[in-house]
Amino acid sequence: MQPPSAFAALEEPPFSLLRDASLFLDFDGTLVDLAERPDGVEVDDALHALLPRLAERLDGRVAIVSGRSVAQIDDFLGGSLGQIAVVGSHGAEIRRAGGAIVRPERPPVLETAEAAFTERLGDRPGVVIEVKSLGVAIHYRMAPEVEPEAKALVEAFARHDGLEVQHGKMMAELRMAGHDKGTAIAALLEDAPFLGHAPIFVGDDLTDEPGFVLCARHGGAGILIGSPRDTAARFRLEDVWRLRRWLEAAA
Ligand SMILES: O=P(O)(O)OC[C@H]1O[C@H](O[C@H]2O[C@H](CO)[C@@H](O)[C@H](O)[C@H]2O)[C@H](O)[C@@H](O)[C@@H]1O
Repeated sequence: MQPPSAFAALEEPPFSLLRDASLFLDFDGTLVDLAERPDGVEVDDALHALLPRLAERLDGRVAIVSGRSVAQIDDFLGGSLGQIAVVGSHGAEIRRAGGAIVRPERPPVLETAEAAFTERLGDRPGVVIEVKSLGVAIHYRMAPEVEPEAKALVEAFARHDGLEVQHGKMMAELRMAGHDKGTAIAALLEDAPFLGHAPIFVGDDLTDEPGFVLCARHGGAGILIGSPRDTAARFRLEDVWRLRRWLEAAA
């Protein structure tokens, strides 16, 4: 008889996991439900209230760790971030509490890529080209038939030095190489307030896997949001709303 799933069954995280921990939270698909378009995400009042409460409960040891740019995270969460650190662009940008954004120069080839992506797919119904501080993404959630073409286009540009492909949920992104969510969490763990506190990272997407690996190596754990899959996370919650209830109970 076939097993119900080829993947290991991951348990729900115990509330005790957050005790004395450093908490790293992905954004899309983790704190907020996915939307059809990148700009369609809705942030509710309960989330605006939850983040500062978590930061207070954990003595500032909370960070948002996103594939979006820090500027995009500010647009969505601005008022409720306070002193919460933000990692953006899949680990390439870091803003520590009260600090400025630290990030590499934007490679000029991203302009060329944006122009090429727009010329080839910009008029295609349902396709969204998202331009970010350190990347350009082609979204095909509303035009799934475009997936092979989008991936091939991004892969062609990723042959340039210093760039790589980031596969995501119904998108392919050309982004800077040399960083990931694991390297960014490791950088934050070198300093107060995170130093010496086991890292817990919550995420849903492929870009979150290096963060799960890093947390396990540092005595912490990853929490996968979504259906079972091959993952380095140790725990799992089914969806954004189960996570939100779990965080509310823990805060
Ligand atoms: O690391 P994250 O904070 O989870 O960001 C990953 C990507 O999220 C966004 O794309 C995803 O969410 C969109 C809005 O719900 C959805 O339309 C899209 O299909 C998803 O892939 C964001 O637009 C990307 O820039 C992030 O890299």
